[in-house]
Amino acid sequence: MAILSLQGVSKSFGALKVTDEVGFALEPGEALGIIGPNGAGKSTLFNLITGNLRPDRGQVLLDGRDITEETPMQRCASGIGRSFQIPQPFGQLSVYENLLVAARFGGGLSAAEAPAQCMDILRRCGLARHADRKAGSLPLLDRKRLELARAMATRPRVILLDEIAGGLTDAECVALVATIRAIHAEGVAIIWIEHVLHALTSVVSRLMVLNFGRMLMIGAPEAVMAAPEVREIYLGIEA
Ligand SMILES: Nc1ncnc2c1ncn2[C@@H]1O[C@H](COP(=O)(O)OP(=O)(O)OP(=O)(O)O)[C@@H](O)[C@H]1O
Repeated sequence: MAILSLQGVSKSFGALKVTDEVGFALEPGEALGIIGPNGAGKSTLFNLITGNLRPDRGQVLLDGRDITEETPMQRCASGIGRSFQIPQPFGQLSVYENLLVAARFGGGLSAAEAPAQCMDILRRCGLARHADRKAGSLPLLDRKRLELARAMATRPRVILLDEIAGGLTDAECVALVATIRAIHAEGVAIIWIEHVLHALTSVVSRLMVLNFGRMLMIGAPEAVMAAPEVREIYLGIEA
């Protein structure tokens, strides 16, 4: 059974249809990439999955269970974690404290369980040496790592990554991709919106293209990137 599926999900802001009959199923442990031009509705789709937005029509299912009416907190507790396009740590708290908040309130861990879990995630995300540093003072790569670590601390079975590689140097991108691959190897399913295509295609096994809120295509990354309509619309190359 699919871990997460969307069925005919639509959302408009006034007259602007931002999500138009989107439907797909994510298998347990799968990594799916989402690409599309600016304004195609990618982040909106994430907000519909996490419950930050409610669809006008359609359903969101987790393990076959309809969660369309559930709050973001309920969905987080059920195993949907996310990172934000613009990192949103508690800047005045330390890196460790940021994880603790996510583990206690998002992951439902007890005060006794949370510290060891948080230290483990900090190590896996390459942040252990920054544990006591104020989150607001981290350089960009480490802020991205913290965004990933905070999502991991909520103990997700599906993690949504929103343009997490944006703004990184090539070397930083390689380091972040290694961390994402390690998380995926643990069995966490991933949906990743990303403009940095080489990073995305080094992790995902399926790619979805969104354009004007519609799912233009979904399939193997090589086939999708080679499709004339994708090259024309996404890359601006005439077919
Ligand atoms: N809360 C909102 N109210 C009104 N319009 C919105 C709202 N959120 C998004 N939009 C509009 O919906 C469209 C899709 O936005 P969205 O952020 O989902 O696109 P995106 O594909 O993630 O873009 P980008 O690649 O630039 O991040 C845009 O035209 C945006 O201005």
